[in-house]
Amino acid sequence: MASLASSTTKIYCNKILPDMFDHGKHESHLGSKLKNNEKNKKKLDLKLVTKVANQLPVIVPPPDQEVISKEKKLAAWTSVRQERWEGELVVEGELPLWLNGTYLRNGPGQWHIGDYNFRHLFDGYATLVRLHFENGRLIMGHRQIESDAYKAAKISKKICYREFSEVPKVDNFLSYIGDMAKLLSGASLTDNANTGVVKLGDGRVVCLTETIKGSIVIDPNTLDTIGKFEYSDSLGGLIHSAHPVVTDSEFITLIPDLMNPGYTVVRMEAGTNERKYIGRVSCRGGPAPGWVHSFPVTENYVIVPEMSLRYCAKNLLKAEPTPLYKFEWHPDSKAFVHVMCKASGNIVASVEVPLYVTFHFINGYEEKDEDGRVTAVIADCCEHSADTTILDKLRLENLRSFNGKDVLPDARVGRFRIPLDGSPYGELEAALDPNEHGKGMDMCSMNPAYLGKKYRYAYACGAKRPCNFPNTLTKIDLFDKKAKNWYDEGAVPSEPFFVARPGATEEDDGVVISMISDKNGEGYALILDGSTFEEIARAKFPYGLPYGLHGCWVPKI
Ligand SMILES: CC(=O)/C=C/C=C(C)/C=C/C1=C(C)CCCC1(C)C
Ligand SMILES: CC(/C=C/C=O)=C\C=C\C=O
Ligand SMILES: [Fe+2]
Repeated sequence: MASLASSTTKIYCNKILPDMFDHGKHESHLGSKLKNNEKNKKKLDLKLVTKVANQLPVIVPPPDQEVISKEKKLAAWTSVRQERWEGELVVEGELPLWLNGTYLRNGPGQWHIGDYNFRHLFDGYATLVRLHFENGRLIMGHRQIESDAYKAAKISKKICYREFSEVPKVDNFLSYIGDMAKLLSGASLTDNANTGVVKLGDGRVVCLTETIKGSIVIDPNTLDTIGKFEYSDSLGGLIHSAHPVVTDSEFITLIPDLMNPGYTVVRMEAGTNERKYIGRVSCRGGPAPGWVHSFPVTENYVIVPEMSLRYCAKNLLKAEPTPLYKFEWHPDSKAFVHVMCKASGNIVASVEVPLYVTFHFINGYEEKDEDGRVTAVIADCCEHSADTTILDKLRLENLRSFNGKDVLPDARVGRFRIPLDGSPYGELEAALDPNEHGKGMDMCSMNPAYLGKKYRYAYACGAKRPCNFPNTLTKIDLFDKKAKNWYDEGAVPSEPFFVARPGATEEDDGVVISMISDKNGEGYALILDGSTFEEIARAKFPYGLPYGLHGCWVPKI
């Protein structure tokens, strides 16, 4: 409790905003209001002094609530208002008393430098949000990750590293040549760790993106950036899966090989920084490996997806983005799924499957016959109907310009069945009727106790159409093939994250946490019952936060 009190009694909302947080010219009139920090500060100081008996700060009023409600603009696609904030929230409803710990959520939360606006959702500088639950109370904090890319941009007021779609401007041919060299060595790649955050088995908390250098250790209590997570091995690589599979004992990831198309599968034991080689998969098609943002595992196998949406060396070198950014769609190269034995590194299946487009795998498990022999592996993913346009739908201009038209491509829970009997083909079908969740499907979670095992429930964002982005929270029952949906008109919810009740025996006994960007520029934390999927509590933020991607749970010990 002592450390909680000391970290929360300091209220950061009065911090003077750096120049790059000048929202005034390009996003709204909020920026000029925010510059009146001194005025706000006085207003706030008066209201912030009261402390409750146990030294937690009482609710911090929104810095300038009048402005937010006048603005009425969805905060999801707008840069975070200030670098950091922390305070206790008023909880409506009741938080379960067993829910003690911290939910951390990472995502790209700042999409401009001065007047220059970034292009794509994935370009933004990382914003970490923290929801600390303790004895029925809730403390929220957010803070920017101090990556080299973010710090350099702040100082030089320009993009200095290659982001997902943004590239630093080069002014002459010589610097272009230098830039190419820096690209090949990885020096110009971003370390903007804006995709996710994981708790390693040894307790370290690491923020991640697709570049290996963008692995950054943070303090889950203060959200301080501690430093780079240095991999101590000599496996090299410049990029990896943004989503490793992390358990208390290990961290497994895939390293795509762009030179000799394939993937290296590696495992890092908890408590170490050393990735060890498990095995290698050579690609079956195309000029380059398929994009691998995530992958599933089963109890005994690592499943390596090879999408026909492939990395593209030519596009990597381009300064201007292509419709598919650093990737290219090669339907003729076909799509595959490979299955590698975790223990031996041997490939036990490598099958052609129907074309697919996915960012996120949900889970995988093994199917057995009556003698207990594994006959097939099942892998579920959020599948975008083999339609690559989803990538461009995530361009900020598109996200910010919803006009009532239904433009979100259909998506489903894609279920792969990969036979282990040597057959050359695997199946891919919808695990349930996609109409159950409005044919929208992404940003999934499940009970981590069922990782790699047969499971029944998945939580994700679905759609209530018309929409341009997933706008519901959905609980998928994969046994009954039904979904239960939560929806609030005009609101954009972030990934529903399942936290199991300690000691639970039912798979869905727990809560689901999401952060909602509300239509009026506001935002709140939402806690749903994992079983009934009914709201049990919500807590309003002082102001709406940008959309965030993935999170993790750090239990109180
Ligand atoms: C936020 C998210 O989900 C994905 C972020 C992806 C990033 C930052 C990818 C970056 C890349 C480069 C900077 C060059 C190499 C290719 C690629 C991995 C796409
Ligand atoms: C937010 C998203 C897709 C939504 C589409 O329906 C994908 C995020 C990918 C990175 O984590
Ligand atoms: Fe992701």
